[in-house]
Formats: sequence, C-alpha cells, structure tokens
Amino acid sequence: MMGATLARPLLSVENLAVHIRTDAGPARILDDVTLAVPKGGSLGVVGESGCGKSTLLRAILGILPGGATVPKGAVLFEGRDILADRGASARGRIGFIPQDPYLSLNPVFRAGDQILEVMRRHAPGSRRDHKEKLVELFRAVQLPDPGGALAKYPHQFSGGQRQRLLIAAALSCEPSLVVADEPTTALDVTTQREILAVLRQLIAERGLSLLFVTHDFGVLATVCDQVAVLYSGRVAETGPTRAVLDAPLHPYARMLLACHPDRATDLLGIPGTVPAATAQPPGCRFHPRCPQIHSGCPIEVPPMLPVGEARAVACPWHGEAARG
Ligand SMILES: Nc1ncnc2c1ncn2[C@@H]1O[C@H](COP(=O)(O)OP(=O)(O)OP(=O)(O)O)[C@@H](O)[C@H]1O
Repeated sequence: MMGATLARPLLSVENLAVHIRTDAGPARILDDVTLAVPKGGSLGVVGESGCGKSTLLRAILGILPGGATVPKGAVLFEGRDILADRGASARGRIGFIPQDPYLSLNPVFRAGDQILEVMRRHAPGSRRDHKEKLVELFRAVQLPDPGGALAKYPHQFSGGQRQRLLIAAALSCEPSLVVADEPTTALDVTTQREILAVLRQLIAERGLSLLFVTHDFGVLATVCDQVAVLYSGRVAETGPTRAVLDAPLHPYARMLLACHPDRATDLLGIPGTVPAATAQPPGCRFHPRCPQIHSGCPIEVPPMLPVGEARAVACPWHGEAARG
C-alpha cells in the first residue's frame, strides 16, 4: 500500500497549455492543466462540450493537430515526455477506445485484419500468435463466435459488438494505459451498461490504468475512482469520484451535476455557454456563468486549493458555494 502511494503516476499531465493558431487569433484550448493517473487507477475527465476534453486526449496520445503549440507543461507517460518525442515512446503502450464505433473501422476490410495490422506494427510475436491472442480477446469482450469474428467485415457486427471489437483492439498490444473517449455515447442504455461492465472487468483483471473522458457523470461513476472536472481548458475540481459526486465543491461542478438527467427537476442546463477558446474571459473563466460571483473573480485566476488530502478545487469561495 505504502509503495502504491509513493509510486510515480503512470501518466501525469503537468501544467499543460495547448494553443492553436486560428484566423481569430490563438485559441487557448488548455491552460495549466495538471492531472495524474496512478498505476492501476482510473481517472475520469468530465466537462461540457468544448471544454477541451478531446484536445487533452490528443495531447496524451501524441497526436495534436497541425498549428498546435505547447507553450507550457509536459505529458509524462511511464516517466517519459510524450510531447517531446512525438508519441513514439507511447505507441502500443497506450490503448485508445474511440467515441464512435461506426466511424472507427474501415468498412472495406475485415475488422480482424485491421486489428492484426496494428498488432503487426506494435506487438511482438508472429501473425499466428496475434490471431490466437485476438480470438482470446474477442472472447474476453464477449463477442459471439470469437473465432468466426476474425473473418467478418465491420457491417456484420452490431454497434455494441463493434464497440467490443474496439475494446479488443485497444487491448491488443498489451497497453499499460487505456484511454477512452466517450466510448458508449452512440449506444443505447442497456448496451452502454454491458460495454462499461466489460471494460471495467478487463481493466481490473489486467491491472490496467484508465483515463476516461465523458460528459456524463453517471457513466463516470461506474468506471472511474478519481475525477477531474474540466471547464474552458482548466481543471475546476479534482477528487475521488464518490466524494465529488456526493458533494461537489466548485460552483461549475455543482451546476453540472444538478442538471444531470438523473438528478435534474428540469433540463434547462447551465445558463450561458462555454466561452470560445479564442475569447475566454479574464480571471476565473466560469465567472460570467457563476451564480456566486465575487469582485475578484473576473480579475484573478483562481489557484487549485487543496481540500483535505485527496481533493482540490479552483474556487476560493467553494465553502460558501457548498453552504449555498
Ligand atoms: N483545431 C482547432 N482549431 C481551433 N479551435 C479548436 C481546434 N480544436 C478544438 N478547438 C476549440 O477548442 C475548444 C475545445 O475543443 P475540444 O474538442 O477539445 O473540446 P471537447 O470538450 O472535447 O468538446 P466535445 O465534447 O464537443 O468533443 C473548443 O472551443 C473548440 O472549438
């Protein structure tokens, strides 16, 4: 236990800023983002559309778009800076589960061949070894007829089965970290629950770490033990998932949770929108939408304040918000 607490995280994002050049000026998409995924742990990153979740994932996967600059910070994976060596050190060691199973497989090639090609490039062993391993993975993700699945084309699988294929693909090169981008949003609720159960089981059985991006606190609660709430490219709050869900501290986290369909009495959402990445307000970026604004909020960038041993919140007024 002691070793686990002292161990370096498997993945750490340290003070990361990502800007992208646009015709409207630099888009400051991420600003001073710090978070960590411990070995064998799971972190969920949650926030509204446009808060920077995909850009964070792209930085972690070493695939930032052209025009992106990293004026500050680092992404350390297994102790090495992914951004400095353009992702080379992470290939195969980070498995990625994309959002949309319909868009993520090429329809004209057999699904099995597409995964085997990735294994050929990044996993040790012969094609025969890879096939055996893939059939075993298809069994583990509970695809029907795992042996026969190798020869099928993507359209011969249902949406839920395609997402299972993509989980198998993400695990095929024996990663130590799995990164998932809203992997169940395109699926119905029952299939969503089944897929999340399979994912959770495989991550636990294999001792993998998970970084899971979502806009859905309900999904997050079922797969992640830690959470980071992102707003307009900055971390608003971090902590154990249960503690944050039970008693969110940041006004944004409180409002985001309050309008989750499971809890909301109406579905009006948070008034206003996430600011454009080219036009964020000064000070706390949430202040124009915050019901508990103070005179310093539009001026000073709130630092992350520790709360107890395991939580942190970027709002000096969080105690007042919690009482409010
Ligand atoms: N290549 C780009 N050029 C300019 N602006 C960009 C680019 N990519 C993202 N942005 C802007 O950065 C902000 C964050 O985008 P990002 O896609 O990372 O957010 P997100 O939280 O993943 O949203 P969603 O849930 O809708 O995918 C948005 O304001 C977006 O318009």
